[in-house]
Formats: sequence, C-alpha cells, structure tokens
Amino acid sequence: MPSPLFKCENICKQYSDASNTLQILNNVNFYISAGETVAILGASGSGKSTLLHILGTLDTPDSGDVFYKEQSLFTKSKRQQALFRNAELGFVYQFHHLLPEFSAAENVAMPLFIKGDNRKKSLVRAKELLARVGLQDREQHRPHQLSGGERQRVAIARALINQPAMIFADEPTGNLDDKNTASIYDLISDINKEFKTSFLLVTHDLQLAKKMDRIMYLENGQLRLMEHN
Ligand SMILES: Nc1ncnc2c1ncn2[C@@H]1O[C@H](COP(=O)(O)OP(=O)(O)OP(=O)(O)O)[C@@H](O)[C@H]1O
Repeated sequence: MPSPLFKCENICKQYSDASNTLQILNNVNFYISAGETVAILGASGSGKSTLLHILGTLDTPDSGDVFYKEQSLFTKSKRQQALFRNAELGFVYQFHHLLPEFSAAENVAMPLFIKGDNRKKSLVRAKELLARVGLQDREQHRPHQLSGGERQRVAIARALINQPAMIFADEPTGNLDDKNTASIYDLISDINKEFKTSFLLVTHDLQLAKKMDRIMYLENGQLRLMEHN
C-alpha cells in the first residue's frame, strides 16, 4: 500500500473548565491516502471540527501527532505550520469566510497575494478557477452580490488556487438547499478526478457522505469505519 498522505497517531484532545473535563478525542488514529475522499460523520459536539482543525494544524492536540507525507506536523514551528498550510492545504467552511470588501476574483487570488505573488498573474489564475467552478461571469461581484451556492463555489475556487494535495471541508453544504448541495458534490467529485485532490469532509448529510470513498464515524472520542452501500 502506498504511504498515506495524512496520518494521525493517538490524537487526544480535552477541554476543561472549573468543574468538568471533556475528553473530545481519545487516541484517534486515522489516515487518508492521496486522491482519496473521506467523510466524517458524528453527532453534534462529538469533535468532528476539532479533529479537522487538528489535522489541518489550525488547532493543537494535547498528545499524539499528525504526519503529512511522513513528516511530523506538530514538531514544526507555528510559522512553518502556516507556510505548510498555505502551500499544501485548502479549507472550505459552512460559512464561506470570503472577505466582503473584495471581488470574487480577488478573494480567490488572496492566498497568492498573501504569498507575495505577482498580482496580475494571480488574478488571471483566479479567473481561470472561477470559470472552472462555473462563475466566469461573476468575477467582479462582491460576496454580498452572490447567492449562497455561488459564494461556496468561490470558496472552493479559493481553496484550489495553490493546487493543494488536500482540501478540508467543514459542513461545506450545511447552508445550502438540495440543488446547490448536489452541484457542490459534483464539483468536489470533478476536482477529485481532475486534480487528484484528496478531500476530508465533515458533514451531517449522510447522502453526501455516501458519495465519498470512505465514511468514518466519530463517537466517544474515537473514529470507526462506517459500512455503507
Ligand atoms: N475552545 C473550546 N473550549 C471548550 N470546549 C470546546 C472548545 N471548542 C470545542 N469545544 C467543545 O468540544 C466539543 C466538540 O466540538 P466540535 O466543534 O469539534 O464538535 P462537532 O462534532 O464539530 O460539532 P457540530 O456537528 O455541532 O459542529 C463540543 O462539546 C464543544 O462544546
């Protein structure tokens, strides 16, 4: 078997306040291969977002480590982690987190602007990606001038701009109607086939989850494979 793209080993995470300790993740072991699509299901509050954030180095485990192409991520400095995230990963959220004062094209190009790439070339690339997600005639629109489904497409185009090996998506269709959910799924599937991008998707939508290669279920701090057909 080829070595996994991402592997997490014995991830633990707890939250404590004065009276309680919540063990959210309890020795989670998990891998995802290059080009694979995986959904994580689980009850509200079971720790899905926490796990996704840890895998993407946006949060830190209490113990355990995550390996990307066999390199430890939590022995890196915060700055190295940020560089790694910008170069290798894309993120899509339920609420798109687009910057309201920028156009769709500028939002998509933002990760390149942050890296200091040439502005004109970055915008050309951003416009290519907007066309790829079916928004060639919305380049100059600001987020408030776009529909919910369109905003999510812009967020996906932005996640793609660095040609990431992996996209983490937290409830990417949570805010959308059935038709827009289906079209976001088609887009994920096309991108996966075309660019071999891996997807790790947190969702409450079993129908969407069933379209992924594998479904994992998070319960009592542990992940298990969920059989489905
Ligand atoms: N910073 C924090 N401090 C204290 N508790 C937290 C913190 N972040 C998350 N939690 C708790 O950890 C648990 C897991 O949260 P998480 O957001 O990972 O769940 P989830 O499975 O993604 O939930 P949902 O499906 O509702 O989005 C929740 O009970 C939450 O209240």
